[in-house]
Amino acid sequence: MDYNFAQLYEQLSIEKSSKVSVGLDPNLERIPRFISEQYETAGIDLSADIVLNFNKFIIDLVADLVPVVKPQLAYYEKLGWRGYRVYEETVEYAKSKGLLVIADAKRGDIDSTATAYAEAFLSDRYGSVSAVTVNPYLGKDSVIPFFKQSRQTGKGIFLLVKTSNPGSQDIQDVVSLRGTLVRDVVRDWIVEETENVNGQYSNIGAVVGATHPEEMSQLRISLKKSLFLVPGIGAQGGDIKEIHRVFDKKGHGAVINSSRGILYPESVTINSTKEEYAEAVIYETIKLNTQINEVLINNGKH
Ligand SMILES: O=C(O)c1cc(=O)[nH]c(=O)n1[C@@H]1O[C@H](COP(=O)(O)O)[C@@H](O)[C@H]1O
Repeated sequence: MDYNFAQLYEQLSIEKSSKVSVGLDPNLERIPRFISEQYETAGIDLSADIVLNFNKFIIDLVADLVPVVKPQLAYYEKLGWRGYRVYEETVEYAKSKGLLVIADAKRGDIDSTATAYAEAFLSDRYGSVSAVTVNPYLGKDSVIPFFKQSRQTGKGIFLLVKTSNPGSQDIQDVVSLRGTLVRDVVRDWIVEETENVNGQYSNIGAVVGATHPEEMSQLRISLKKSLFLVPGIGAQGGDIKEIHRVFDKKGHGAVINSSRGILYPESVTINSTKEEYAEAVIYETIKLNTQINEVLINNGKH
């Protein structure tokens, strides 16, 4: 097996000096006019074409600046089959530009269906990705097919452990019958699956929200072999100064996602010109790269 998601991520993040994932969450209402106005043909639904054009515009701008993009499936599914086509074309376009792709699908189901999900995302077919997010809260049997597919293909999975949303406490922080928190049950499945993996990082990662500093530190200590996918900075209120907590002593081991903060910079509007918009996207991306690198240096993790 040649493919190894975790190794590829570490390699690209070093080459590009970036730990950032750009979230491709295209919202038609916020896509700038210089893109959407090209598609104003009466009577035909061209929403999906607008999204594809916007995604390609963003990918071209960030491809040399970050190692990975993360399309969130909901934004494509809401456009129907055309949206799914555009999702796959976006994935292939990103791959052709040398980017890794994490499909944010948050899948999970009974074992037979979970197997189908795992194959759907982590095969070698057109539109397949480097890694997928998995919702483990249906139970361990719903996660095992993803573990198996990851072992076979070298592709990655990110299990939701402690999510960024305020309601994450409603289930994840409840004490289970074992006496540990429910999220720590998931943590332990990951430890069990990864403890004997050679090398620093395995392909089984964890989603840990940037809005929970304490948990970021706790989980970093117990999940030594897992890359963390960390959403929640910016719009959701996660503090960039705390981000060092998800990295190991050498400043490795985490992917910091920003979606709205990069796609829709505050300094521009939907009426801005292409040049203004491009400059703002590049500025936000470089700013985030720099902020993360500085926080790591300030905390002696580099
Ligand atoms: O799995 C995710 O990526 C995810 C997990 C989580 O706990 N919180 C979370 O916000 N996300 C996703 O990360 C992205 C965050 O977007 P921004 O808040 O705009 O940066 C969205 O696509 C969310 O669906």
